[in-house]
Amino acid sequence: RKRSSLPLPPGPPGLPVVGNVADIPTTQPYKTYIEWGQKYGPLMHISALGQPLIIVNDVKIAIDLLDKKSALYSDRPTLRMAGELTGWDNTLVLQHYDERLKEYRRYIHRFLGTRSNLERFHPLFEHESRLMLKRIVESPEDFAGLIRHAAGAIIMKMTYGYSIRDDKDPFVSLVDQATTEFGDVTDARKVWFVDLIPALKYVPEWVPGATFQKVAKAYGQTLKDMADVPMNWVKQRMAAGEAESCFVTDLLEESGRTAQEERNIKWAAASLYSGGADTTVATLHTFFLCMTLFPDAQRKAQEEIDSVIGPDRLPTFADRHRLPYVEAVLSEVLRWGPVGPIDIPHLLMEDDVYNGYFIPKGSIVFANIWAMLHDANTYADPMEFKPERFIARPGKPAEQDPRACSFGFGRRACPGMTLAETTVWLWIATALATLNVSKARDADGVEITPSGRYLDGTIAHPEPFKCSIKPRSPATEALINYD
Ligand code: HEM
Repeated sequence: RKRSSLPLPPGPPGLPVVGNVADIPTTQPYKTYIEWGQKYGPLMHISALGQPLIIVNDVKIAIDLLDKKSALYSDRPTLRMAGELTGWDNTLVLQHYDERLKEYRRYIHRFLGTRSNLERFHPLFEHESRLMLKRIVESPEDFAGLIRHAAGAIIMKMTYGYSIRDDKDPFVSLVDQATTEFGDVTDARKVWFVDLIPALKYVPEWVPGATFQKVAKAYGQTLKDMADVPMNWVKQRMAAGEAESCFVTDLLEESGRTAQEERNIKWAAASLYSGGADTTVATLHTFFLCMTLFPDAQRKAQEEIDSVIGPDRLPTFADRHRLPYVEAVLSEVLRWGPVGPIDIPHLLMEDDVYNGYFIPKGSIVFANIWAMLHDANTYADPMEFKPERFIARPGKPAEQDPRACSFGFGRRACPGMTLAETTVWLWIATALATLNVSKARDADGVEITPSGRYLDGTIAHPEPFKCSIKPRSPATEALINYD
């Protein structure tokens, strides 16, 4: 505070030394931050053991800070346990704002930054999407697992040219294990003392009580394998002249193959699966949830597909511009159930001043994306699922595109946005064309209404729910049911 005479942004008062540690919610923090915002305004400050935390509930402020001043706001906090000790700071998402980060992001942008970059993968997306629908029709109760399989198949093929096995794929098991372990070391309900007292990282593993070192070592090995095993597989295939063109081969072929470049390519590749699989899966879970809860939207989208495309074929990317309601369903899914409800925290690299408030260097900034996408001043009836809000009508402009915040901000904004948008659009369009999603019934024939609640975690999935998924007709079943 000595650094400025200006006040910090307002926020709930904390206790001496520990600050607001006891106030920080461990479940659905975005809702508590909205309650605080009603009292203190859209830009708030709290602290945890002297660490300043800034919470932003308003999209304009988030853009002013994280986007327009992204040269200041693009670092990530250091996570001792998950980042430094376990090694996740090698992946893009926890990488500090440095040359390596820029290199990773350049690689990814070149490979999948634009819709035209992705055209060569359209046949892959169409194949995997149809296969997923066919399998969902065969085992509707397992739809969540089948979505995950499809997302994994696409990312592994694009990144490594690798076709995953239907059952217990070794690469996918490795990534799933690493991701679960990442969830464990970043679980907001757990405290790793090394995160509070950084000097503990020097305590050796054999010291009684230093079990965190053993955990970090074991988890670090899984993570290392997750990056090394598929990378080595591609290199062997390249050496044998059998590799398929993919993210890794493209980059290895054009790089000078220095050890440093290979390392960066390896971790950028590992970042694609860890950043891309669960997020697209969560988005599709939300889609199925919304189709169960809001049948009108499903019916309108199906009417549009029937009139524009008819019953004889599946929608393809060439149809996208002719299906505005389906496009609006995608936007509404992104708005209604945001995958990253409080974004991934950014770290401020220099002192800053905003609207007369002092924001100290080292502040960790949380953009409350959930609040921004459920703000009644921006979205009419924000808790309702209404795709038509995104279709302009005479006298009523479309409401704000959720992409203003749903993929994050500035120099840390999601580098997989175009891929996510493309694959999720196709899944949604083909699912709407071929399936009817509705409420499941219990043993007495009574409809089961999903709670609509979300699980906690950096990536928000709906609570597991039951729904009924059936082909719309024998004709639509035939469209997906061929080998
Ligand atoms: C609908 C799906 C997705 C959503 C809603 C989403 C959203 C986000 C958000 C909110 C962030 C944080 C941005 C920030 O810090 O401000 C992020 C980061 C990231 N996303 Fe996505 N994402 C999705 C899909 C994907 C896909 C398909 C990939 C890759 C293939 C991907 C890779 C990443 C990576 C690597 C980061 C870290 C970027 C960095 O730290 O610089 N995401 N995403």
